Amino acid sequence: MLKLEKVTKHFEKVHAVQDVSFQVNRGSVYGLLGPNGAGKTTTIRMIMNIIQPDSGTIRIGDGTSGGTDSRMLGYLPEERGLYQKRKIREVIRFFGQLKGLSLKEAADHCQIWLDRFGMSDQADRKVSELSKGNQQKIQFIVATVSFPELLILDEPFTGLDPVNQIILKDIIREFRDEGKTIVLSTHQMDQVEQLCDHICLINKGQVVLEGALASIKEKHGDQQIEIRFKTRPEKIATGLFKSYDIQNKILRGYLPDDLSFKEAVRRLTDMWDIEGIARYTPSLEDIFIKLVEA
Ligand SMILES: Nc1ncnc2c1ncn2[C@@H]1O[C@H](COP(=O)(O)OP(=O)(O)OP(=O)(O)O)[C@@H](O)[C@H]1O
Repeated sequence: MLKLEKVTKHFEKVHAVQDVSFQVNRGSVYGLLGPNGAGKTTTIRMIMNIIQPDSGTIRIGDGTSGGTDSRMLGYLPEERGLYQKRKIREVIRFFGQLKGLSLKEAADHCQIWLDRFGMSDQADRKVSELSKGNQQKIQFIVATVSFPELLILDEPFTGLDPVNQIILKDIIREFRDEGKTIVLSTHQMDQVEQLCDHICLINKGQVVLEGALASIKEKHGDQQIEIRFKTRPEKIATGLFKSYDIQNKILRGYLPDDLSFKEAVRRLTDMWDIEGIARYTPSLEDIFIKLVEA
């Protein structure tokens, strides 16, 4: 559904995006991740054809982003902007028509979305009268008013309470199940773990990790170990771990690359009274921090 090949963008001396390539399959939720200033928004703006790459290609569906039917694309930008003085219903319909919907289609879609978020009774209120979270919901509705095939969401959970975060997650999953494609950019790793099947981690403008989330976690779990001690040891032998963190009686650490899990278990059980040893599956946040700090 979306394919970037060696996409590069400079702003004067800043190498915002360098040789970024990835592919997003139809009917999936793809996480575009990275620390502040990594190049995510620049990448998204190029996908949306708001700015042009210096080099490389971006292909959406069967064409390139420049020639894509605007109904097909939905974008929730990082910086929000709605007409504060206008009524909610008017704003949604207006953006629907901008996307090429007829007035009737825009009105129908507006109603469907307001119902979905339980906001029909607020349709005639001005945007400025809404709370931050409710404005965020309207912004999401504006992005999805045309029921786009490719939906790009930049930090969509900001400002939403836990109940509305669940509603939004359900909507994202529904979109995916209908065969639509979602690119999700967020710093909330728990949301990524719950929603995304593939991810791309960008750091300093370059892709540092890309692929299926499950296999990434498996691969990065290889040298990780979790040990539950019966009694917390006074001292931990150096050389057994590359790094570790111990809290109460539980140690989580990285084994050196040349020490197998089996050999580590043998040495550890010789040394200490141990209740249990397991491979530790890292969270996406662990992997993110490890790669970004490297
Ligand atoms: N219009 C611009 N002019 C100059 N530099 C820019 C411009 N837009 C982005 N940059 C620079 O490009 C780099 C990437 O910025 P970008 O906004 O893409 O990062 P990001 O990953 O979206 O960050 P964040 O998570 O903080 O939103 C940064 O160094 C930023 O300062």
